[in-house]
Amino acid sequence: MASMRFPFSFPQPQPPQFPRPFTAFAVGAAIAGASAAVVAVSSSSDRPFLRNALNSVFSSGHSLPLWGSLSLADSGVSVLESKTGISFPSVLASSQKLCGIGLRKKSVLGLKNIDVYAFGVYADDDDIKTHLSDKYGKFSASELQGNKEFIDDLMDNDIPMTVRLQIVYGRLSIRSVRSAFEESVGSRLQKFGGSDNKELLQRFTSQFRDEIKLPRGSVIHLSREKGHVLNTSIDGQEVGSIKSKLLCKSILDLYCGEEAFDKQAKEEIEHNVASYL
Ligand SMILES: CCCCCCCCCCCC(=O)O
Repeated sequence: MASMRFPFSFPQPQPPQFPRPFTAFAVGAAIAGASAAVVAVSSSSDRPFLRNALNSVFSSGHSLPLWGSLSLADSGVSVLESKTGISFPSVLASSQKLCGIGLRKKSVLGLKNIDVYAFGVYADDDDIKTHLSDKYGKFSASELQGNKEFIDDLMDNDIPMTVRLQIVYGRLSIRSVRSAFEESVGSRLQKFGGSDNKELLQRFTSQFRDEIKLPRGSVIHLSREKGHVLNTSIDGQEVGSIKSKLLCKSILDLYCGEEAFDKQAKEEIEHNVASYL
């Protein structure tokens, strides 16, 4: 099974030194043995990413393996988004693996930037191989970094993927969620499909019905299933399912595309997906 790799170098005088790239989740798993572990990953603007995670591991006094990568199969490991404290399972029940995490900020009234939700993007390494190996298998992850065609193929192909959003902002109204989706998904539908997509956008946003509450901690899954079907669930309850290649691509573009909400998360996703090939 392929391993999860993060494209970061580590601070110099930290003993012990690890070869780059290292497997964030394997660190957690190695410490925890069979039990659950949490790996902190910073996604603040200066982003030392795994530095925090590894620092806390080093200071815990555990001795760590020096091999470069491990399988995620021995899971039970979560990754902590350190700015918000939100944790993401490294593997979903669907067996999709975490490829990257990020933070969605939004300015309110053009003034204050608030942290609205943290997100994680998941995909299955076998699906990635099946769809992208022929074309990209001969390239290394760093060669594929920033390759627009590669990301376009990831977004266009019938590859099951999940975006997990976990709400940070405690006063979110369902109306503001609908209107944020109208703006962000609406602009992508227009970008990829032209102007005649109002009905599709309305079908999608109307899944977020008035009676739904989204307190801090609520989890929304936007999952592209086989056949370009977008399933939406909130706290484990399915709220809708729409078959549309254009809609699936538009959702993924928010997190992996050219104008992704969180550029660092996009790079992380790109690198980890490429390392599955
Ligand atoms: C007060 C800010 C309200 C913002 C609500 C955003 C909630 C989810 C929207 C998801 C899509 C997006 O991030 O644009």
